[in-house]
Amino acid sequence: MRKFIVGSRRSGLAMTQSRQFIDSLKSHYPDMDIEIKEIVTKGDRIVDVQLSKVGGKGLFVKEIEQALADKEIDMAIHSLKDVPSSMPEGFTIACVPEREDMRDAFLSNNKVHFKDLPAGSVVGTSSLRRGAQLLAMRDDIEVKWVRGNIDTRIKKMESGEYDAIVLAAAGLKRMGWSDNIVTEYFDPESFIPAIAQGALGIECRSDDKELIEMLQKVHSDVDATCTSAERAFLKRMDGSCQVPIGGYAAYEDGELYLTGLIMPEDGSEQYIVKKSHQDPDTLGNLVADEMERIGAKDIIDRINESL
Ligand SMILES: NCc1[nH]cc(CCC(=O)O)c1CC(=O)O
Repeated sequence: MRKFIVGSRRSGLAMTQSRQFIDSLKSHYPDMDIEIKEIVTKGDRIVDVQLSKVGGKGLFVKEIEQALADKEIDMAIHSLKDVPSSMPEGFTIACVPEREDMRDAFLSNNKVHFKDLPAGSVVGTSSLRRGAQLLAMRDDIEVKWVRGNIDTRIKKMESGEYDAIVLAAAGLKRMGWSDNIVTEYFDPESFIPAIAQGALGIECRSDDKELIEMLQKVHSDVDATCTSAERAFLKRMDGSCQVPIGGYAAYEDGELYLTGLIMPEDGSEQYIVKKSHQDPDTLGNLVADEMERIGAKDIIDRINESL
């Protein structure tokens, strides 16, 4: 049998995700010959500036696609929220495994809840979406940018540089850190997560039929459908990490719903649209249509023009 190489970023989270995914794949294919190769991406090298400023879609994925094309690796395990909404020719997200917790987690020194933070408290985040939603709830706090891997961010909070930080629950849970360090989880219906937060996307070459077939064993239809609705919305809004945009799809009583979010960076306005449709692509477009109708798309166009 052929040997498979998994490309992974070097961060603790990326390596953990890759190992956990390989374990789940091996539970179906015990004899599978598979190993990890580390790839250093541009997003990993730039650690000293606000990421949304250097930005560009897919800061983390370009080098990985080069390695796939060169057949240095056969698949890459991505956090699906870091994967641009359109795939370049020749590559495909062949599988979306079962999604981890999609919520945002609030961590604070002394476990003070968000609503109880004293005025002037400093909350760290690297996401415009999180920053805008925090400011919409509390205009008396300060949002400050924080970068680095999740353990670095937690240390910066503990050292007192920040009173609190917001991180994806999924990353914490995958690292096995959640229970003791999280103060509270934000409800995804009111604090809208990033598009595809908590989901992985397994990328491979579109012509690698053997691997694509094997990956079906660890694919979740439900989570693939939900994240495609979210990504269809993102694609239409042509949002990147430079724009405060969120989206969260889930089944309620057997019906597929998508809640979309668009905000200006300062949190002064909040556009939330929730719709239902059985087809994820149509659903993403319905939410996008409504966002255009109510003028929310103008916020994105304005931000994109200023970049
Ligand atoms: N943007 C960085 C990133 N990409 C994926 C995760 C966490 C795992 C996930 O959301 O799937 C994180 C860290 C964070 O946002 O706290």
